[in-house]
Amino acid sequence: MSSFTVHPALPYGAGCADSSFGATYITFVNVLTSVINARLDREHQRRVQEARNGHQKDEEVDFVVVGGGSAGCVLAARLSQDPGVKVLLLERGGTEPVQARVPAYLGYVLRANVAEYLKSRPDPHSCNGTGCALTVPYVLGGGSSLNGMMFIRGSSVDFDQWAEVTGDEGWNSTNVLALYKRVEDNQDAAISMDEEYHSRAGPQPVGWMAYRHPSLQVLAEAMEAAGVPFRLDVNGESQLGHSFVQTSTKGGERWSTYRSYLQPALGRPNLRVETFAKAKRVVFEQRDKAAPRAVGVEYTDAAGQVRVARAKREVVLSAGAIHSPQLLLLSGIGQADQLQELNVTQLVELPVGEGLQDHPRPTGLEFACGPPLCVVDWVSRRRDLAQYRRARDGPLAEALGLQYSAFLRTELQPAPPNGTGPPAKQPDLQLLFPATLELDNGARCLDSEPWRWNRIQWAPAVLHPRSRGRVSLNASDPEGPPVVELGYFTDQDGHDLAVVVEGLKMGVAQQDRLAEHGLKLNKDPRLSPTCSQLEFGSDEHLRCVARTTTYTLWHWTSTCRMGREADPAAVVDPKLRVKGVQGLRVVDASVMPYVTSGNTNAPTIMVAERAATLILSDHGLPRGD
Ligand SMILES: Cc1cc2nc3c(=O)[nH]c(=O)nc-3n(C[C@H](O)[C@H](O)[C@H](O)COP(=O)(O)OP(=O)(O)OC[C@H]3O[C@@H](n4cnc5c(N)ncnc54)[C@H](O)[C@@H]3O)c2cc1C
Repeated sequence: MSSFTVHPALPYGAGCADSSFGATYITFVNVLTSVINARLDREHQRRVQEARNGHQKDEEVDFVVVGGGSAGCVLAARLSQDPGVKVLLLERGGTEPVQARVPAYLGYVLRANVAEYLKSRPDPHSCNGTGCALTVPYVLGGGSSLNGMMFIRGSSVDFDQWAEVTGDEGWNSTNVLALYKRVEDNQDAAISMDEEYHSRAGPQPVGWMAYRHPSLQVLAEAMEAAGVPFRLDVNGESQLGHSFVQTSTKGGERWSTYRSYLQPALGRPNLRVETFAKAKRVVFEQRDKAAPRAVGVEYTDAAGQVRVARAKREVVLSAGAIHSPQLLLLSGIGQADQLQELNVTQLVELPVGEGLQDHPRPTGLEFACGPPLCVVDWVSRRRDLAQYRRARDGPLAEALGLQYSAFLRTELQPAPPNGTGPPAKQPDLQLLFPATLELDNGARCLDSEPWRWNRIQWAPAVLHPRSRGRVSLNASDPEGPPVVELGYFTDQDGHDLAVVVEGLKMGVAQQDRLAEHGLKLNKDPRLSPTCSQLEFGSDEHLRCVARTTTYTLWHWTSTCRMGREADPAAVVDPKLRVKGVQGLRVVDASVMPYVTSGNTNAPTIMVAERAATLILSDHGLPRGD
């Protein structure tokens, strides 16, 4: 029994153990997750001992960073570059397990105690009316240790919009490009030579996955035949087209921000990282009539003791777009009605938690593939393991098919005024092709299969949703998982659903071409049972598929939006300082005013890079790189 448990053991789908392949498969996954959990347990026990024996009095540092995820690892590393600056990073989970480095273990690692599973509030517009399952990172490295590794910067138009809404040219596409170049160590010789867009100078490796499943090539050829142009580099001048995208990998392994930024800094005497440390609230002091000042963080250590870490300079919340707003609310920053209901004394009135954006996508349209294109037996799997051990390539060096994608601009995206100016280049639709595995007896063991698969979903995601959701405190357990309302497909004019249906239609239209090359449209009614009475492929059927098989792309953002001082929707100013208080910033995906045109890990790292510069310069400290 695990002494550190984020979630109960996750069940397998019915019928999974009923075939010899399924039984071996389950054993493999169980052994892998047990090994990870045992390691996390040992780390937890060590922390408990340290907490009991170790620091007798509460600690004082220059900066306390809460949450060691994609953003938090960047910040802790950058802020501690000057040996004179003391930094404490608090992370509620344990350290990224080494198994997370193997791209194809992604779906199995997620079953270990590195993520918590929340369910969004049920809503008739999406997720079959029952709420969507959210995999929320709970580990040092955060999303960057568990994600699909696609490294997508977003469109230059996104950042020009950020600059416009914040009034801060530091967020415009030109300045953001410089930040991205500071982040990146591009592994491709040709791409890294394009110095206008790329660099080799940063800590974050960005490269091709070391293996491409042949079914992805079939998709690429179909896309080409349909007239969608191929794009070599989605992180250059434009994203539009279909592409094999670069990923946060090097040498066949994942490179999270834990590995690329934090690990090299761990030996610094001025940086302390405390895992299994869960922040409860920000501590404020108020003198005279001045705005309240954040002076520390109250947290529970591994031994369950409540401690206060004091910050001489600043507290930075990097707990992600679900938990940073929760911490602000627990600290009295939020809307009066919600705080009053929970007896939290209000310090500042701000729309904390409002405006959540994500990229919804359905799972209900898929293509089946069999041998020779897709082979899933154990003989091949054993060979894969040997190949990966030997050379860090082969099928274990990719994950879920998520290295192939298309960025498109539908008719639903308004054209630029009078057709003037440069060609519009902001996509509004992303096609992804997550892989799954169905056993001979029809059983599906996991939601997704990142290693060897025989099903590929055609998953269109709406990139610029007009619907917004929110995060709020759970009245019965305010410090427990917050309430997440995704708001998918709730926009008045039905725009978001229409974009997804456009994307699904493209998949249906491709069925003959794909079938010729071994990918057969799967019309099994069990994929979207609620829609089985409707004519397959009709608009009504596809709308039903979108609403009933909705899934998250894990890109929750914008719950502590940045904006101008006078913007009533803004929680932080363009320098990411929480409005109305002193000494407190939010630095993670929650500050994005709008979600970007693509996957959100790279933009979150970029935000953290700029934040580090802003913080250091506000305190007159050198940047040091
Ligand atoms: C399964 C999955 C797949 C994804 N795939 C991709 C992809 O392929 N490409 C891509 O670009 N993006 C992807 N994303 C999204 C991307 O990873 C996130 O946008 C990014 O990680 C967000 O970073 P963050 O710093 O805002 O939050 P996180 O990385 O989630 O970090 C938040 C951290 O804070 C910690 N924390 C929370 N509350 C507390 C507390 N009270 N006290 C202490 N610590 C706390 C958490 O444990 C976590 O480590 C994926 C995400 C997931 C979950």
